[in-house]
Amino acid sequence: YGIAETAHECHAESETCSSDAATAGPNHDLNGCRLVLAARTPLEQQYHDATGRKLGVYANAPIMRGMPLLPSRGDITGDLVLHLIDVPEDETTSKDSASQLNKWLSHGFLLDASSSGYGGNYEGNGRILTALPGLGMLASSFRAGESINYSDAGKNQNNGTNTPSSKKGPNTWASIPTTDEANQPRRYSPLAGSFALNYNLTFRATRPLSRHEEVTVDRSGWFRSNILHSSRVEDGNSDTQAAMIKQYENEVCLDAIIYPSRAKNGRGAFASKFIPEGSVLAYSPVLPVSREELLYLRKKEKKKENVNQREQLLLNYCFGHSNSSVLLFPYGPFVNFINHAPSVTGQSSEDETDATVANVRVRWSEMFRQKDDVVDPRSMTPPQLWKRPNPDGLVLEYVALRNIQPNEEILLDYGSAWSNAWKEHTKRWKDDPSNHDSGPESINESKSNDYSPAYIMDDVVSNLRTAEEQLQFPYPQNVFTACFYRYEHTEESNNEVKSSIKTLNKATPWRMSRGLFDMVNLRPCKVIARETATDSHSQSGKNFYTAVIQNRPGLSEIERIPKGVKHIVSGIPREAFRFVDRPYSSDEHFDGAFRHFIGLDETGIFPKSWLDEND
Ligand SMILES: C[S@@+](CC[C@H](N)C(=O)[O-])C[C@H]1O[C@@H](n2cnc3c(N)ncnc32)[C@H](O)[C@@H]1O
Repeated sequence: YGIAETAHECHAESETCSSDAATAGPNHDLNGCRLVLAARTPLEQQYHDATGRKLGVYANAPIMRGMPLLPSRGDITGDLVLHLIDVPEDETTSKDSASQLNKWLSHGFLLDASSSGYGGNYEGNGRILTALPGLGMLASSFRAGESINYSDAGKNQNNGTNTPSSKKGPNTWASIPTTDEANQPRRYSPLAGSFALNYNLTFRATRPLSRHEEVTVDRSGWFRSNILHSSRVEDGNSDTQAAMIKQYENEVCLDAIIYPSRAKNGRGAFASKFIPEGSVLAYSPVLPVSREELLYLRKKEKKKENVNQREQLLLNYCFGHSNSSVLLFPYGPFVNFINHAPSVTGQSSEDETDATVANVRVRWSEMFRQKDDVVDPRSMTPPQLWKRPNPDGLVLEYVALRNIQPNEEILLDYGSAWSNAWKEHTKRWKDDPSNHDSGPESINESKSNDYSPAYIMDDVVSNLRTAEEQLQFPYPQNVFTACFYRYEHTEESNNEVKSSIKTLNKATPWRMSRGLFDMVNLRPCKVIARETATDSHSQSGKNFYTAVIQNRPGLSEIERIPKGVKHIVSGIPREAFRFVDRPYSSDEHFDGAFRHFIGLDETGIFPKSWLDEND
């Protein structure tokens, strides 16, 4: 069936193992492994999903409904979420010469924040694209339009007859991510704005998964934005997938080796068990992108002259080389949590007494080399690389430089260019008086005490203020209130347009419905009145709000409240409100935030053909 039952004495539960026992590496030990990453077999590739994935994620053991797919320890149970700000639409007509970010989007590696449901749509005023490294990018979603019954595919390989699909949808679900500053607030830490604020994207099984079943994620938002196909794409029949054909090969364990947790430098990755020297502790496919593409201007800045370009936060998660425009974004589970430490003690960038030393390095993985890549992308020139129709196919592996003990932090040397840039950044940061408690408030508005991130406001403000109260007691200028609400344009709302005065007296009652607390339903929402319930039972004493609901960018025509209509909703509970950071106000937009890629200069693995010509 393609699954090698590798004999191995070093199991997930055991705390210490001898290095001889694990020559194959913990990733090849499929005992106690919940998920595997594997290459689809050529037969399976014919039917793989519309996003064009060549690798897939499969259950290696039965997974119960509601269970997280990746095991974790402690309070961080899921991967991080990165938003790309104000990404220009593609102006090219040919798919091959499309920009890499637009290619990532058209292959389902990125989601459009306005329809994805993972937040981010208020980060900027332009097009926001979201990357969900880990399962969100690795796993397949729905299958291609003419979805196929796999038992038939096994018998009759290419006759084009399709059986109806089960229409069950994806078998996993992820709640909205957690947001916080990882204890690095902008007034007190040079790290502020240099790492992802959104994390904990935890995928759980929505139904019992059987062993070998493919893990699929919800990309309905992606399908909604309809990049590749004009008609909705159906899912495959996963019940029959496992039965007949060999679906995949070259599988490696995806979980049980590293886990995310809080670290000195934001969040970090830690060893779940003993990792012997020389073994591979993580595999991560990478997507190439040019440095120029991670430069951007805010929507309003695009028409102005002499504006400095900004750098996307994603840059800090990419591998690169000082003499190349090629960057690589890794999207294996949890690898983006891996922090930097120098290779030699005493070279720590910020603390000379710090004794931590890197314990992993990266190298190319030959395991998932795509047989149909006629030319290895590593021997292409950058212009050739940018023209590849599929952006994926390159995989890196993280190798232990020495024995790593359970719960040790996994640390990678980000290279001298990164260390020097970080040293310069911390020096600049220390020299800036507005970064210290005693510093004058007025120097930098974005650091003033009036700033309070939305996630903190949500924690501390239990009773919302009405618009009138806010005149006297305003919220910090960087936030606004939003609420979960579904609006559908109907005949009745047409009448509202005709007599908007009438609507002032007529409030629509707020109703809870399935899926309402999805981020796509979060709209700006102005509180105009607060009422405390006095009636019977459990609701007594609880506050309910009346609010004017507004449109958010990216809504379809039917979801938009027509111009001139004041849509008032009453009886909204506090749980249905969220404070939201105004566009360009969260830490990642912060002017002084550190930006640098992870350097591969000294590793010897950076392909020569990607270097700038004069090198
Ligand atoms: C690839 S991410 C690593 C994960 C990151 N700590 C997080 O919480 O998402 C790279 C970022 O981590 C932080 N970082 C990693 N190692 C660091 C170090 N030794 N010193 C300072 N910052 C570090 C910086 O913010 C950097 O931009």
